[in-house]
Amino acid sequence: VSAAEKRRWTLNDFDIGKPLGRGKFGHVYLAREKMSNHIVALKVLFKSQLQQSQVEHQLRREVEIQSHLRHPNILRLYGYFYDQKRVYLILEYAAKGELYKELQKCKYFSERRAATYVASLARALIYCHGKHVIHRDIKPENLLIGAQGELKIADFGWSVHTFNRRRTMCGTLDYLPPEMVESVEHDANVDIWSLGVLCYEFLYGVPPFEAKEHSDTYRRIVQVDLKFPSKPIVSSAAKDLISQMLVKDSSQRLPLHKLLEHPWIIQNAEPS
Ligand SMILES: Nc1ncnc2c1ncn2[C@@H]1O[C@H](COP(=O)(O)OP(=O)(O)OP(=O)(O)O)[C@@H](O)[C@H]1O
Ligand SMILES: O=C(O)c1cc(-c2cccc(F)c2)nc2ccccc12
Ligand SMILES: [Mg+2]
Repeated sequence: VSAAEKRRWTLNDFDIGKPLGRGKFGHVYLAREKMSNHIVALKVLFKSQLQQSQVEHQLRREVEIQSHLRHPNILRLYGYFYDQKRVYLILEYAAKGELYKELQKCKYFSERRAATYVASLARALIYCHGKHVIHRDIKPENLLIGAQGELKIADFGWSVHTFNRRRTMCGTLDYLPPEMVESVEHDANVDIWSLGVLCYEFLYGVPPFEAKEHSDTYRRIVQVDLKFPSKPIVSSAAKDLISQMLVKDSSQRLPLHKLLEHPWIIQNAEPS
């Protein structure tokens, strides 16, 4: 573990800048570490709210996982510290903000942009699965954009905490694969399903199983009620890839390394 990870950080080590956003348990601020002048994102979480939501041990576990992951498309966690009332996470700063805002602005992405994002996410997930980490929360609001436009998986929801908070209490079901909707045991192939949902949303601007009511979304997911709109026009290669990822039987989904060899990815993704 590097020297930076071992040292005991305190709030005095940082100059705090503008707020970057509000999360469930507190704010995220731009900050500069005084000794190195290194720019970071400081995520401030209130202990009282963490306790109320019974997520503190899960946060510890997620911090443990996140701090050991090193990949260009996974947001770095450099360290953490806490005081009387708050827990502080020292995160890599993603200068171009949230992917979902970008998607809302553009409505949908070009095939080249979508394929480039999908390929980088597939490489990040191959890396995670190699370390027996399943993400389970791949969706636009958990993706940030780095200074060079590269995608960063930015969520600590690597474990149960997001499942409890995100799926049963609030938030979208759109990304849940059938085995999670039917809450049977699940494996790394859940991330292949979610990446397929994401690829669809990149190209069409809406997730494939969207419906007014949760019950309708549930039904569309478990029936894999996959339809491709006539507009915007999307290549058959892209539809072929999505159709090989959104497969009910998780063992039949296109493996991530095969995804990287798919013609649509080869023809459209920027070389990494
Ligand atoms: N590393 C970062 N770089 C730039 N902006 C960030 C960063 N982390 C968070 N933000 C901004 O702050 C907002 C809230 O952060 P975040 O989503 O992590 O909080 P949260 O929603 O409580 O956490 P979670 O997504 O795990 O539920 C984000 O939507 C984003 O706009
Ligand atoms: O007072 C504490 O010892 C404390 C520590 C941590 C913590 C410790 C390491 C990593 C991490 F992410 C969180 N989280 C908390 C959440 C609620 C209340 C207290 C705490
Ligand atoms: Mg968030």
